[in-house]
Amino acid sequence: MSRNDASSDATPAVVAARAADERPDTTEIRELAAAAGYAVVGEVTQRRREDPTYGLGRGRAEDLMRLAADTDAEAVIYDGRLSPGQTFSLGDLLPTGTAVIDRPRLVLGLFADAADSRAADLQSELARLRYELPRLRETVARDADETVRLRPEGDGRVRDLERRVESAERALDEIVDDRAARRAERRAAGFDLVALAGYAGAGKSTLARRLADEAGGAQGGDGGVQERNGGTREGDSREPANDAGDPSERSLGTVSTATRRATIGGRRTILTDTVGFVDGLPHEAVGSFEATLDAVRRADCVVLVTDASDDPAALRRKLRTALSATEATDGPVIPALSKADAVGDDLAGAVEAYESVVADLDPREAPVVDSLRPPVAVSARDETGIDDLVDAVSEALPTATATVRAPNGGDTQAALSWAYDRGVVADAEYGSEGVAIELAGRPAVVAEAERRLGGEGGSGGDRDGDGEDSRGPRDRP
Ligand SMILES: Nc1nc2c(ncn2[C@@H]2O[C@H](COP(=O)(O)OP(=O)(O)OP(=O)(O)O)[C@@H](O)[C@H]2O)c(=O)[nH]1
Ligand SMILES: [Mg+2]
Repeated sequence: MSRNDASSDATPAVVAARAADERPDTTEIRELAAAAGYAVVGEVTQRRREDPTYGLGRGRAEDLMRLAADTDAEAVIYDGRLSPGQTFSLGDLLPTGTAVIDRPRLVLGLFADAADSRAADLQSELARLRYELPRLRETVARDADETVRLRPEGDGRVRDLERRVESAERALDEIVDDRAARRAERRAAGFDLVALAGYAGAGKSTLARRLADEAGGAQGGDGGVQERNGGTREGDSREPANDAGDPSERSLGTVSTATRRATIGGRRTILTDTVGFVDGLPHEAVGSFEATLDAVRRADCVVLVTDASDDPAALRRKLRTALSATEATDGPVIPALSKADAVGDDLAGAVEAYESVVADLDPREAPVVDSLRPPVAVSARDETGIDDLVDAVSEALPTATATVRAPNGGDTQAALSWAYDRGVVADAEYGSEGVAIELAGRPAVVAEAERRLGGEGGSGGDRDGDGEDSRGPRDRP
């Protein structure tokens, strides 16, 4: 379809929205449409239950047809999911050539445009292919009806699409495996893994920058701080956070995961900033965005960012989407009620809205509710609540403590500095015979520190001196 509007490149489009029990709010769909290059020239809304034929009731669908004709709209953007049958019926009703774009198609297109890493490319391609498959089947079925010939050429198209789905799935599986290996390496190097998740625009990337050790890359599009040392490797080096201030990108800030280093409660942490959830995406995408979701599921702790400055209805809708899409996590989930500076006096109202959503959710639909800790209000802009959030994350991280003793000399200094880098030393006593430290940190870090500093079981049964040295993993000749 040509974008021949003289005044701009935007394709004229009419928005259609329906909601069962409230007047539809078209703010978000208009933003998404604008981000996708459409100029919204009109809208038709309806408060009604879903119509099986058109999505909208027949009368409103006809209004839509007239409006599309009057405005020369080249597309109708439907704020919701249309079945393949509904898409075709609506297309038949509208002026010839008017594209019918439902919310999933719109969002998937945006993700494809913005994909900036191989994982993001593949994820969005797979989601699109999965979206197209039932629609192609519907087309094939219709063609067969019309021509009355059951020539299998349609099947060829379907099979071709199925093959592309399989090949994208295989490629993504490899990326998922690769990322699992990278997580294992990072953990082995003593890092805690913290993921930020939440609805698009909730403030994840801003908060990630606030928590990160280095404030680098905020404007330059160079968001992802690659690890430079510590034996970890980026399998996918194109992982920048796309958080430039370009308004056309506003609805889709971050489209692939980006990592930054942060020190949380004295511990070395990798923060993963993830793709924001958007309504309309999940169905095909929950499976397709595996590489992204895995970063959340497998994190040691998840910060679930929710924009507290949204009005209660939007807060509820977005939070419900985010909680339903998150799936069960390995680690605890800390809700961060963000943008507290923009809430004004009614922070209690936001907390209440948050709590009522959580109370309403069935853990069988949204198993993540079982992992939720108490919410923390934060403002990345004013830096309020950040310390509370850091404390909450720090408490949620898997922790072991031990008193580790080591003799003076030898490798002790190197082993001590290794332990100081990765854990928290509450107390250290230096004596003529050696040193004793109280170490807290990842269980694996504490165990490794015990090994490096002086024999296994260092906490209780330390036997000074000789026996321990010979048990060190890095024995000298
Ligand atoms: N007032 C206020 N605005 C904020 C705060 N944090 C973020 N914002 C604004 O909220 C918008 C979205 O912030 P991002 O950090 O890009 O949100 P995100 O969750 O990463 O978004 P996606 O990557 O699209 O999922 C930006 O315009 C930010 O400036 C805050 O603490 N206070
Ligand atoms: Mg972001």
